[in-house]
Amino acid sequence: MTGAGDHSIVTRGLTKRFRGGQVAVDDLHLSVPRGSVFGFLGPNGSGKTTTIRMLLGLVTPTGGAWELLGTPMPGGIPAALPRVGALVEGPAFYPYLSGEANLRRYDAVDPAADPRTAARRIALALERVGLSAAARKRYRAYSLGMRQRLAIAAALLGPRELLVLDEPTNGLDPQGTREVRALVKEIAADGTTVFVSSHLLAEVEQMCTHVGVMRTGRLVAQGSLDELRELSSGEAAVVRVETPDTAEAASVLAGLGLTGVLTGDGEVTAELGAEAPERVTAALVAAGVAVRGLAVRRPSLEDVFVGLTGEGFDVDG
Ligand SMILES: Nc1ncnc2c1ncn2[C@@H]1O[C@H](COP(=O)(O)OP(=O)(O)OP(=O)(O)O)[C@@H](O)[C@H]1O
Repeated sequence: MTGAGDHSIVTRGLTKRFRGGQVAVDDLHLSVPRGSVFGFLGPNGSGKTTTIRMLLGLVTPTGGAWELLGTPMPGGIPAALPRVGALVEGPAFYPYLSGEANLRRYDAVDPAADPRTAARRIALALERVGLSAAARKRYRAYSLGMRQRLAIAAALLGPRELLVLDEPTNGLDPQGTREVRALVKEIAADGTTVFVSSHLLAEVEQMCTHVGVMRTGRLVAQGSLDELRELSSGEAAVVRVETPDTAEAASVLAGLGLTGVLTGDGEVTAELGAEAPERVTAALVAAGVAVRGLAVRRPSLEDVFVGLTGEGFDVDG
């Protein structure tokens, strides 16, 4: 496989056909760059969890090959998995135990974890997710966001090069969602690659550098957010000028070489092309156009997704 050294996850033709014939994951070629926050995006049932379970060796693929941290799997599982933290099905925590005591129990049942270093690793993991001050509080007194941060702490009980999170904001309130999003960014800023699945476009757009889009078991697109936005060539950035001087504004925009100039009620829109918004503003002002507002709308990931699949997507929680 090419470039595995620069990639934390590489799959080639990874496939899972369940007994009974259903193909949950079909010929997946994923490349997750080291250091990226990779959003694995797709509606419920599109094969994200099955993919994650295969990557971690929890489900056996029926076809294809994969590498984690440059190590061919499944043979490399003992070498690679200790460097991978994962949150797939949230760990079951005891409500009457503190966050810290829960992590102690969790760590104690991990045969790969060294009990002699447990206290230090637990303290570090709690610190990493911002729960040091609440370490002795009972789990049941935790907010939803704190509970999920504790689950992420459980995935960080050792030094990790890759963190795999399956729908980490599912079921969280807006505050909890913000907490988890901020935490993912912090973990990535410390150099850990994060592979995070989600069915929410807006979320991926806010937290990820790269994205792979799944649809019914197939990967329909992957790349950096910018690369994916560029895929939507028919969805170029649009500038919208609010002004009472619509005719004058339209002629200024046309004079700058912008295409698709449309005049509406108190507004003019045009495709921005390669023009800089500040030059458009300057030209309008120089021509004496009364500019009440100027906005540039760039294609969202949803525009790209709709262009790729012809389908809409959940945009918010
Ligand atoms: N053990 C199984 N046996 C048979 N079919 C399965 C099994 N596990 C998953 N599937 C099917 O495979 C498809 C993909 O499921 P998967 O859970 O991977 O999707 P997903 O994108 O993670 O969705 P969700 O977000 O709902 O978990 C679904 O149609 C699901 O019903």
